[in-house]
Parts: sequence; C-alpha cells; structure tokens
Amino acid sequence: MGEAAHQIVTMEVNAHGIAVITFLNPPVNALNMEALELLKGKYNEAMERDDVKAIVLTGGGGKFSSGLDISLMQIIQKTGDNSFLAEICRDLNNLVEDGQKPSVAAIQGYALGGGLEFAMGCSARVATSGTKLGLPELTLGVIPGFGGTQRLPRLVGVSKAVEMLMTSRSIMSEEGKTLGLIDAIASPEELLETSCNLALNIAENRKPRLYSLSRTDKLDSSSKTEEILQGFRQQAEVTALTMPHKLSCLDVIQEGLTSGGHSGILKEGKVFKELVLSTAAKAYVHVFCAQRATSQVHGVTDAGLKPQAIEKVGVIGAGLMGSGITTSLILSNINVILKEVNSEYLQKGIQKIEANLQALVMKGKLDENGVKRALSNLRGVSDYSDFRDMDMVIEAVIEDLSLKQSIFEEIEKICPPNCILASGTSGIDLNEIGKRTNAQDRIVGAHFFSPAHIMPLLEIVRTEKTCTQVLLDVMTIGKTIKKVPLIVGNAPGFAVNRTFFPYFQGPYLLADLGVDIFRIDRVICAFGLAMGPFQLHDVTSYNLAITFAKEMAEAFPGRTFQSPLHQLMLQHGRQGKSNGKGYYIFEKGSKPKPDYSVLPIVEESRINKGKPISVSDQEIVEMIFFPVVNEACRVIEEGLISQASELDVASILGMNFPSRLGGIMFWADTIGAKYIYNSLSKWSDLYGPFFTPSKYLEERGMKGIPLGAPVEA
Ligand SMILES: C[C@H](O)CC(=O)SCCNC(=O)CCNC(=O)[C@H](O)C(C)(C)COP(=O)(O)OP(=O)(O)OC[C@H]1O[C@@H](n2cnc3c(N)ncnc32)[C@H](O)[C@@H]1OP(=O)(O)O
Repeated sequence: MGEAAHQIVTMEVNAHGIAVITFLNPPVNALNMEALELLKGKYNEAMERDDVKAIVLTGGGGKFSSGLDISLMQIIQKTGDNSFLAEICRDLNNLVEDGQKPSVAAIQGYALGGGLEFAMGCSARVATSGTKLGLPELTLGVIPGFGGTQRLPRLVGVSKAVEMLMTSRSIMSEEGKTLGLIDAIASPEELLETSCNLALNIAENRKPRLYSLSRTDKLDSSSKTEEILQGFRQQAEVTALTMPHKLSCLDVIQEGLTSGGHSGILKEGKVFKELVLSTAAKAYVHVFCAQRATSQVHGVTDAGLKPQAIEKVGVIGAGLMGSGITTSLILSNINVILKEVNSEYLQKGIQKIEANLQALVMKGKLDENGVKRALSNLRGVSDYSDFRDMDMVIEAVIEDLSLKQSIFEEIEKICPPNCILASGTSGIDLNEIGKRTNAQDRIVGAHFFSPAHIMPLLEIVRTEKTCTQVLLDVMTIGKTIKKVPLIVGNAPGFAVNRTFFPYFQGPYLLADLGVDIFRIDRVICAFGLAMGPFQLHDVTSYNLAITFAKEMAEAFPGRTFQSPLHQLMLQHGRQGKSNGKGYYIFEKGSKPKPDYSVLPIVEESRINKGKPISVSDQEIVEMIFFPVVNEACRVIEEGLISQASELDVASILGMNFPSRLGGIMFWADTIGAKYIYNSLSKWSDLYGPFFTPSKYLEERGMKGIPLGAPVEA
C-alpha cells in the first residue's frame, strides 16, 4: 500500500477507548476497492486493540459517503466478476454489525447508497441536520448490494423503506430521526463528541446494542406487510418494461421479511450480481461515467489554467431563451443585468422569470425566500451603460445574423477587454456573428436548450479562435448553474442539433409514406421519449422547425427531407399549442388529445401519393433513430465532439433520449453498426438519400468496430 492510500482511512483512539475511523476520498467519499480494503483493515485493527471499546465511523471533508464508486461498477461490467466486491462487503458488514465491538455512524452532508448501507449496519447513527440519506441504486439499474434492502425496512418500516427505494428519493436527517433511521441530531461541531458518547454508552451497556438486521420492532404483521408490498408491486408492474429491477427489489425485500434478514442478504447479493451485469445497468452506469467524463476536456481542463471568477453577467434579450438563461443564473446567485430594447419587453421578460421561479415553488424545488434571493440578483435595463464591468455577456436575441453582428460590434466597445462575449445561437456560424469585432478570441457559443432554466445541457461552441481560458470559464460557469457543459465545434447545427436533425425529419418522411402520425408519436413514447415528434412540434413552434429544416437543407442538401406539412398547418390556421390548434387538441387541465381533423392536411402534404407503406413498430423506431445514429457518425468523424459518449450525454440531456438505453451511440452499439448500416442501405434504395449510410458507419459496420470506440481504433 502506498503512502497516499494510508491517508484515505485514518483511526484515532480517544481517552475513553473510542476508535474514530475517518474515511476520506474526495470529492464525495465514494467507496472504491482500495477504500473498502482500508476500512476493513482499520476495523480489524480496532477489533484487535485492547484499548478500543467501540468504534465511530465517519467521513472526512464534511460528508459521510456517496456510496460505491460507480466506476467500480463499470469495471465489474467489463470483467463480469463481482466476487471480490461481494466478499469485501460481506466481511465489512460482519465487522460493522456483528463485530465484538459496537459501531456508531457519525454522518454529515450525505450518506447515500453503500454509504448509508454501512451506516445502517452500525448499532446507532448520529447525523447533522440537513444531512441527505437515501438509496438511489435503482436509478443505476441495480438494487442496493450492501444490505440496504434488508436493513432499511427494519429501521424505518416497510412502507417508508419501499417508497424510498422505489423512488430513489433521499430524506433529510430530521425526517430520518422521526422515522428511527437516525438516533440523534447533532451540530457539526458536536457530531463526533455525541457519537463517541453514544458509542461508549453502548459499549458500557448503558444503552442497548441494536443489530439492525435482526430488528423487528418496526415491522408490521405479515398480512399488513404483504398488503404493502402488493400495493408497490402493482405500481412497479406499470413500469416493468423499463424498470424491471423494481420488481426484483420487491422480491428481495419480501424474501428478507418472510425468511429473515440473513436470507434476504443472500438473495440481495445474488440479484445485485445479476443486475449489475444487465444491459440496463450497463447503460445507466455508462451514462453516469460519460457525464463525469465531460468535465475533463483535453486541452482545456488540463491546460494548467485557473477559472476566472464570473460574478456579473449581462444577458441581452428577455424572450423565452433570455429569460430562461437569466433564471438559471440568478438561481445560482450570479448577478445579472438583463437588457431589452424597451421597458415593455423588459417587463414581459421579468414576468417570465418570475413565472419560472414560481413554477419551481409549485414543484417544491424553491421557497419564497429563494425566489426573493434570486430576484435580488436581477436588474433590468434598456441600454448598455451598465455593461461596462461585465465578466460575461450572453446574447439571446432572435436568430438574425445582422442583428447579432451589430450587437457584438456594440458590446465589444462597451464591455471590458477581458469580458467573455457569448452568443446563445442554436446554429448560426460564430465566426460570422463576431465578424465585425476584433474580439474573436473571446467569442464563444453558449447554446442552452429550451426551457433554459430546466434543460441541463449546455453546448459550448468553440471556433478556431476561441481562447482556452474562455472555454474553461464558460465550462465553469456552466457547472455553477448546474448544467452539463459540452464543448463542441462550430459547424451548422453545432453537434447536438446537427446529430438530431434527422429526428425532426424522419417522422415526416414516414408520414409522407403514409404512416399514421399519431401511431408514430405513440411508438416513440413507448420507446421512452416523453412525447412524440409531432406533439413536440406542437409545443415548440412550427416556424422554428421550418427555419431549422431550411438551414439543414442548405448545409446538407443531399440528405435532408423537407416536408411541406408545417407550412400547410400554418396555412390552415394551425399554430400548435400556441393557438390551441395543432396535431393535438390542447385543453387546460387535460392531456393533449390527437386531433383527427388534421389528417386531411397530412394527406394533402404527401409528396408521395402512393399506397401507405406497411411497417412494424420496431421499424418505425429504427427508421427514425438510425438516421440520427448515421448523422452522429458524421459528427464524430468531423471531430465536432471529442468522443462518442458525449453524444450519449447530449441525447439524454438535450433530446430526452431514454437514459435506460445509455444514449444514442450506446444504444446503437447494443444493436450493432452492421445491422444499422444494412438497414439504412436498404431504405436508401427504397426511399432515397435521407437514409444513405455514412462512410464512417459503413467502415465500422464492416470491420465490426463499435461506434462508441475511440476514433483511433
Ligand atoms: C453496492 C451499493 O449499494 C451500490 C451503490 O452504492 S451505487 C452508488 C449510489 N450512490 C449514488 O448514486 C450517488 C450519486 N451521487 C450523487 O447523488 C451526488 O454526486 C452527491 C449528492 C453525492 C454529491 O453531489 P454534489 O456535491 O453536487 O457533487 P457532484 O458534482 O454531483 O459530484 C462530484 C463528483 O463526484 C462524482 N460522484 C458522485 N457520486 C459518485 C459515486 N458514487 N461514484 C463515483 N463518482 C461519484 C460526480 O460524478 C462528480 O464527478 P466530477 O466532479 O468528475 O464531475
């Protein structure tokens, strides 16, 4: 063991014989193999030492633990071997719960997943107020694997435990105290002292030593338990197709409740082992790791630069995007000067921001104090005089090149010479936007997805001239406002809209071939997207869709499909949700319903007047998403992103592609490049160049190289 390894877990024995074992693995005290081995080593030492009566287990750096290091799960998935993990976890749990000396967990910040599971193995738990406690394993496609399915029901009762497990929602320590998960709340200063006193009282029999796995005081009668589990089972069956592991989790809980905790632990281990190797878990873990990887950008985060403080941001334009971007910024305590052309537009923008904040209050994500705090960071203006000391400006006006050019020309003169000049454009060439300035090195794209205060993706667009410091600073502010920043190249549609433009055309091509539009939407929803493409266009804007289709057709003339349908809809007085008339009927208080009176317009729009083609639901999915995979291949080949997994993250966060499928490229690799290539070739012959496979896809398909493998391969 190296020197650094020793620093992860430390042990200090106090004058009363309490060994405080502190575990430190920044940033979140995740449990990797080394940490688990070291914990086991310290525990064994504490058990053997005569001067130790009891143990207090705690985390360093103000937090307990975020649970198992998720990258360890990826290693297990690659090797297929999880025996080493099962072994160490069994040994540690035995030491913590059944060792000859009692343990108390001293919890601060959060105890999640495996972290909470070890805490639950202790005889008692002390936490600081506001500490987060939860078992979020189901979001990773697995169930808890360190005894959580067995101990949580015994500590908080079956109903609450199953609710926490099924929803993956955490609770705060205050609620944990009421439920019995936490024995005492202490201030951060007194956490260790309170925990040590409790441990001593248990060791000296002034308090009973409790063994979580054998406790029954919180359990209901077997008939009541059965009733509770049955209720959750019915709910889980509804999502069984996408979340089958919910049912597995209920089986494991039931095993422990009917045959005893130890039997439940054995079943938990077996099911965890199977699930961790499932395609869904591989997908979820891939997404987690891919998202983590976006924070390391070669040439930017490793360039030896330090992020500069961005405290004041000017936002130009208070429309839908500008107000959403401003909402995100002020919620993260960044001062914003919001500029509009006149006070009427400005007031409208501020009202939108207030409405955005109130919507968060309605959802329970913000309180009125939070609203006040956020609004205190905002000031509206109708000229640039207050832009003289901005750290960053984000232009968010309509997609009009000459307007943007004149704005950049003007702000270059007013803002300080190191101010970042960002455009929120969703596709206009940034070199053109900055053409009339001498500040090309400070010009960058900050493409937010609508609604900007909710969608977590931020596409940061670099030109050949954008300097590294600017990229690092925009990445940093992106993280501050809780976005996942992705650095991409400056090309039509950038990386995300470019990859997904076929998604906005394929469904229309299918409609043109006679496939029912409502069936297409139903199939896409069943595949896992929140809404189908036609409903999506109802709630966004036909005009935006028409402009975007035109831009893509100009940039990639050989492979786009431009449907006249949106234009026809507008001609028939249908503008989608905005005027209540689209493909769907929008009525307050009820779900949108298909408006079958639109079908003659769809028929009128068909260029191909032939007999409707016959396709299966699977073919609909493939004919819509394979062209997206195809375009993604071109984006990778052209170097607009640095690795395929970035498009997985982008597809999930920017386009709502189902995360259980791991993102667009991960999903494609589960199908196989060769199959996708062959299908596209066939459709290209039948239905035209929209489907023509790219060279990159062909090559990978023929050579059997996964689409997600690095380009060098
Ligand atoms: C066998 C067991 O039952 C199985 C398990 O325990 S599975 C693990 C279950 N635990 C989880 O799912 C926890 C996931 N993490 C979180 O919810 C949040 O990260 C947190 C609440 C712990 C901290 O949030 P916050 O302070 O905002 O920090 P956040 O930015 O999210 O995380 C910091 C870094 O730690 C990483 N991280 C967080 N949890 C991690 C984990 N369990 N393993 C590995 N890395 C983790 C994040 O990806 C991020 O990486 P980056 O800096 O490279 O982008």
